[in-house]
Amino acid sequence: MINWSSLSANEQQAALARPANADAAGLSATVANIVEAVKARGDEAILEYTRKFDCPTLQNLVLSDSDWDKLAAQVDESVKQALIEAYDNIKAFHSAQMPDSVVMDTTQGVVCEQHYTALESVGLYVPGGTAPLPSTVLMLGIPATVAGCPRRILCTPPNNSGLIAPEIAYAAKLCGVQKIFLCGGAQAIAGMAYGTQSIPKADKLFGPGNSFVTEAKQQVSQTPEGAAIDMPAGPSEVLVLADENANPVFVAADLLSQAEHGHDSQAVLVTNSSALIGAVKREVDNQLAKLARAEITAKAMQHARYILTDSVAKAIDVSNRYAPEHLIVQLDDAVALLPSIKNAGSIFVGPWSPESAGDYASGTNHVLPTYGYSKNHSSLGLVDFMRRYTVQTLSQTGIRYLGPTIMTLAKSEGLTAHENAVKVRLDALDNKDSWSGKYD
Ligand SMILES: NC(=O)c1ccc[n+]([C@@H]2O[C@H](COP(=O)([O-])OP(=O)(O)OC[C@H]3O[C@@H](n4cnc5c(N)ncnc54)[C@H](O)[C@@H]3O)[C@@H](O)[C@H]2O)c1
Ligand SMILES: N[C@H](CO)Cc1c[nH]c[nH+]1
Ligand SMILES: [Zn+2]
Repeated sequence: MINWSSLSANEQQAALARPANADAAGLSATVANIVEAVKARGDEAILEYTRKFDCPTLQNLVLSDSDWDKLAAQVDESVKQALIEAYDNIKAFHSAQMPDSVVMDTTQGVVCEQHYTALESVGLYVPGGTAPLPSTVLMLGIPATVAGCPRRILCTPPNNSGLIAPEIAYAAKLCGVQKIFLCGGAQAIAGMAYGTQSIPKADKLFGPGNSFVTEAKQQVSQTPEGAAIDMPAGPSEVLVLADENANPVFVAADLLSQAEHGHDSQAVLVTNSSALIGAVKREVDNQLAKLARAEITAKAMQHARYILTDSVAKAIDVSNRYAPEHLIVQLDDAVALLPSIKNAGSIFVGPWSPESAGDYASGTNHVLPTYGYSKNHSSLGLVDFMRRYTVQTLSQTGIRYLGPTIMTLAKSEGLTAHENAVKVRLDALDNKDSWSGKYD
């Protein structure tokens, strides 16, 4: 248990550090080598890395249509129905996010417009290293299709037999993915960012992944020939804000649900009740032993944090500093306290809202910023699959009216060519015989 008020400023910072950031320099160099190899040798390098990390016998990076069909047909009927129900909720919530255009006269004769258009080509990454995540296919494929992106490809690591989980194949069909490539990690990200012999280059990359994937996304987004990315969505994190009335069984279950993702996932409890911390720790031990992924989960729980604060207000303060990917609020007056929560990727309010709901089926997107990036990045949404652009149209009245202002500002910046681009038009309007074009 960490007693927050007894820590120095440095100790407080250390208490909120992410486990995944421990060897940043080593990670960055490993990923840079992979990215360079893929840039230089394309498919050949991707195949080499895929054989090394995922499937030693893989021959072809493309999932054939016949294998895709066969896999999709293997999915259990009950799982199909659950995927369809999740699909409906996610589609409804993302369709409701369709942004409106703005069209207005800013001043006499000047019309300004803002519109949205779908990105041409998107690359979706679905993790598959330790657990295949068909739910992530829905979270990426649905907004890409609702936004109207014409080209939608997906990369996911193959299993040992060179195939993918049937549920991923089924979910990808459900949401209109056009091609699946059997590769993962930094090599898949580099393949989609730069394009290879078989993988078409994407304009923007989406999706979560482990620290190799997240680092690769950062690296490829820093060069103009690479691709834009959605956000740093790395190892999962959850922070639970709770008071003495929270149910320790629920709190422990929520902490474990994210620790289960990987050894570098992080679970944090912040509370003003030391009794709750004791009860939650006992529950964690009880529940952990029964989990299918007890070993991975136990590793992640080694860097779990149980933080005791003097008050609920201080607990919220700690949460805002940590800026979690997921925030579960199990406080008595959860709804009233929401406005004081500043930084969180997605918020789960009250005792009946486990994070698992957002992970799978409530309708919100589970691709969320980690590492504290929820301070300045948003949860994935429909507009991330779109581009915003503006249009302006000045009539003769508009240029006559606004022209002098533009000229004054251009002159004040010493940019006389800008000034002149207005002046020639005002001169033309005063001198209609010098130009044969349209004056009205
Ligand atoms: N933030 C979010 O929105 C969100 C959502 C879902 C999942 N996640 C996270 O996604 C992650 C999924 O991780 P995963 O590992 O299961 O799958 P993954 O698909 O992200 O990573 C698997 C790949 O990692 C690469 N790799 C593994 N070891 C390597 C090494 N030593 N050197 C270079 N590359 C290596 C391999 O290429 C492999 O294909 C978890 O950390 C989970 O918490 C985050
Ligand atoms: N919690 C993950 C996001 O950090 C998403 C997920 C997928 N499947 C289960 N959970
Ligand atoms: Zn999860």
